[in-house]
Amino acid sequence: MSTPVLDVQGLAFAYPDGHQALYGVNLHVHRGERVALLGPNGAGKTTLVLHLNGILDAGAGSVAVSGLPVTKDNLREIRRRVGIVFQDPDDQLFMPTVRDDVAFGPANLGIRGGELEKRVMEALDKVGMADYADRPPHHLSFGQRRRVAVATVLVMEPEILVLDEPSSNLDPASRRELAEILTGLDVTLLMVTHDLPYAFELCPRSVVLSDGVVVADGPTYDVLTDDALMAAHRLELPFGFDPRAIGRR
Ligand SMILES: Nc1ncnc2c1ncn2[C@@H]1O[C@H](COP(=O)(O)OP(=O)(O)OP(=O)(O)O)[C@@H](O)[C@H]1O
Repeated sequence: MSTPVLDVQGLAFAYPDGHQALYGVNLHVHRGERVALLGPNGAGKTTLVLHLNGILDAGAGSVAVSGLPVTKDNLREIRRRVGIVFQDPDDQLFMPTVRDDVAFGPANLGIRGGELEKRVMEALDKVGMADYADRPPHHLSFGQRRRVAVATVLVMEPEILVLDEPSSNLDPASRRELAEILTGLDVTLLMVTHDLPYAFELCPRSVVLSDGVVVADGPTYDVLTDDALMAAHRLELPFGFDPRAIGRR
């Protein structure tokens, strides 16, 4: 099989206070896959994500992105390859205009002039925000800011797009629009979420992390309909949502 875009092998990590957050996690994601990372509060999902672009250093094991190991020496390239969209868009938007925010990353890579403008507008177009390029980000709605945050990452042409709770705080229409945008992108996607219907809609595959261990990895339908697994790891389907009634996607 081809080299995985994301190759996590035996990853273990303890925080400085001694709390062991990950125990020998293995996760392989191939090009074009859309994978949901599920699990109860405190399972280690954020800790895992923070290893993907080297914000945290593996205690044991390894992480590689398209064959390039995540090490201090190549963080710049790793951070281009792994685009993380954090839960709060305001952590990622700090420039006077939307255009400046989206241009920030590629400008730092030395891209200038027409090429920079082209990339910025293409990224904004992908998230349906091209008409807002000259607006200050703080004048946009939360849902629009989240889409711009996605554009700030897409503009770097990442190998993998990692989203932390992409549907949180979105109204139903914004939630649906973002789902349409994300499923339309030609990118490998890893999505951390507690929103199980969203995982079902967007991600054919789900990985369940619980107490720092991968306890399930398979088709999202199989995960969400495994009642014993779901109960054991505090995963609950919202009232009225029944994957069995919808069927395999
Ligand atoms: N800076 C820290 N120092 C010590 N322990 C931490 C730190 N950050 C997280 N932890 C602990 O590590 C474990 C995993 O936390 P993590 O935030 O990765 O979980 P999570 O699955 O992302 O949870 P949530 O769904 O609530 O976001 C938890 O027990 C948490 O209390």
